[in-house]
Amino acid sequence: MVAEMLHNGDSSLIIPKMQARDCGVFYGENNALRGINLDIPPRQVTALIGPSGCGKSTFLRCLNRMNDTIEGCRVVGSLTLDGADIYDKNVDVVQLRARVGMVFQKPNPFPKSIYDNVAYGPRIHGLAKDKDELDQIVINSLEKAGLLKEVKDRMDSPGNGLSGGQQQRLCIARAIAVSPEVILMDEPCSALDPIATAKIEELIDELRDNYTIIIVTHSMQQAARVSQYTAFFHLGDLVEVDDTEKIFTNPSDERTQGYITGRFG
Ligand SMILES: Nc1ncnc2c1ncn2[C@@H]1O[C@H](COP(=O)(O)OP(=O)(O)OP(=O)(O)O)[C@@H](O)[C@H]1O
Repeated sequence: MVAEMLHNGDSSLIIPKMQARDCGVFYGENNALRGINLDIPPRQVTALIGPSGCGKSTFLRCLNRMNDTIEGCRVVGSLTLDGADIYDKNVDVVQLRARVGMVFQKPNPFPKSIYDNVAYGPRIHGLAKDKDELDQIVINSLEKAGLLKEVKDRMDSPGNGLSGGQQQRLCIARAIAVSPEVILMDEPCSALDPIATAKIEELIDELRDNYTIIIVTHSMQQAARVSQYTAFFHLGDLVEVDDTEKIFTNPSDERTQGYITGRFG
């Protein structure tokens, strides 16, 4: 299947990295998301915003089939990566999650050394032919995650001995180590202080040169700072999606206006 084109801000056409078409999610009888149509532009940051319980995390988890792990959860409609259906029965979910990596709300390093945390994915996927190559992947990933300087002399120390912000950057390095194309971030800064948050935001801005990023955030300031594209969800519907600047200055829907001006949420 060939992906449909997406209009860029300057009216040129770009091919979306991921697309949702009439996507819905049920938890048992509860229809948590309905009729979602969303194009995710490549190598940009897309923010998912909206009041608590509107379905942001549910939608994010559809994008690498993390919902498969939730009993009673059913996804309907179509979701594609580079035009190919990610819910096709022939899709290898482990490979899909290598292409579409995830960073969670609470930093969750494995109870292993800093080195082994980052080397874990490349080992499982057989990405390095020898120790030198693995070392190189670990070093490059830590460098890209902006953590190398801080940890290069203690690669054998436990990952969970780092500060919260460092742990989150370690988790980003771990995600990067398997060369993903898309990185999903579910409120990656909610457990961090303002300084650690600023570092992660800077990092997100750098990462978009090479990766397509989709971030769920409760902070509208954060969405405005880090994203180029913003989708506003409300009560299981995707109300509006547009350039971030437009969403925050001149949204089309009054529900979006109400949310960004703090009238509800
Ligand atoms: N594992 C689950 N089992 C059953 N229902 C769930 C589950 N996860 C989410 N839901 C329901 O789906 C709806 C959307 O939840 P979701 O967590 O996706 O919203 P959200 O916008 O990310 O919320 P928040 O901002 O509070 O994290 C809610 O009604 C929630 O109760």
